[in-house]
Amino acid sequence: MNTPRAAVLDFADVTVRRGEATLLDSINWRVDEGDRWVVLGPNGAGKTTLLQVASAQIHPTTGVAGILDEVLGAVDVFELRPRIGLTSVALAERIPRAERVHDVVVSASYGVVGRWREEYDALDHDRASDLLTEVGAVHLVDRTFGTLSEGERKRVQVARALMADPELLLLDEPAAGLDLGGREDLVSTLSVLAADPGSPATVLVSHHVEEIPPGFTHALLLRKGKVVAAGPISTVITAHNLSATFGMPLVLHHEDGRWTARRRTRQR
Ligand SMILES: Nc1ncnc2c1ncn2[C@@H]1O[C@H](COP(=O)(O)OP(=O)(O)OP(=O)(O)O)[C@@H](O)[C@H]1O
Repeated sequence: MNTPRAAVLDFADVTVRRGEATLLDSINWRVDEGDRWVVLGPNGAGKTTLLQVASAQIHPTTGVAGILDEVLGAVDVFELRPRIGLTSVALAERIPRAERVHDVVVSASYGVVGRWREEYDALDHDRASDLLTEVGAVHLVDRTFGTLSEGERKRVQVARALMADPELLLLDEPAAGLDLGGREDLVSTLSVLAADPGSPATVLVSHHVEEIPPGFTHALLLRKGKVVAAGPISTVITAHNLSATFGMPLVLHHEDGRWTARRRTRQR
């Protein structure tokens, strides 16, 4: 008999309200060990809010958010957060521009942004170098973060998010602001990570089906704080579901593990 896989995220009726606004509306969602999820939706759909709950940055207004076998509200978030690797624009803005790339990565083992006087051992330094190699950024090791291009920064952030050996990896729009080559490089890196059985359960937030790395297993589509569809990627990423999510008729193509989408042109 197969042992059931542990739930990494287990959301039951998770709702987030701010004043009159409902940012997330009764989200039921389960992420298991080994899953690689993409969360897609238009601007304002609630994707970042969903990741803020999943990364224990905010609590649901109502409902229950289970994270790594703990329940948000009944656990010390300062013990929970180091078990989660996160990349987001908000986090990137906190990285000192004068910080050496190696230090940006190695300092994640203490959960700090900006190296101060912490002591790191050889294993930490080796791990930081290995991760920078894995994301194709080892040549940048002695550069300062502020001198990197947007694409190089994204790679360094992925290495940093993996440094503390997280049980859950959350990537909020890692391809935003990248040019075509940068996006393609990042998609390849994430695809290699996805294929590695040693990689943690992963949730990638994006606006574009073109950014889904081959090997991702599940998708959740969000619109106006509600789930349009969620489950195995091949059943969820359909023209019908995407059209409902983005509120326009879309044509979808799937080739060599990659998706592309465009608006359906009117038939005369
Ligand atoms: N404190 C707040 N009070 C009221 N509304 C808020 C608050 N914070 C966020 N919102 C709204 O909640 C909605 C969801 O925001 P969120 O950032 O989660 O969306 P998103 O899907 O990540 O959007 P984007 O793709 O544009 O980054 C947006 O309409 C936003 O304006």
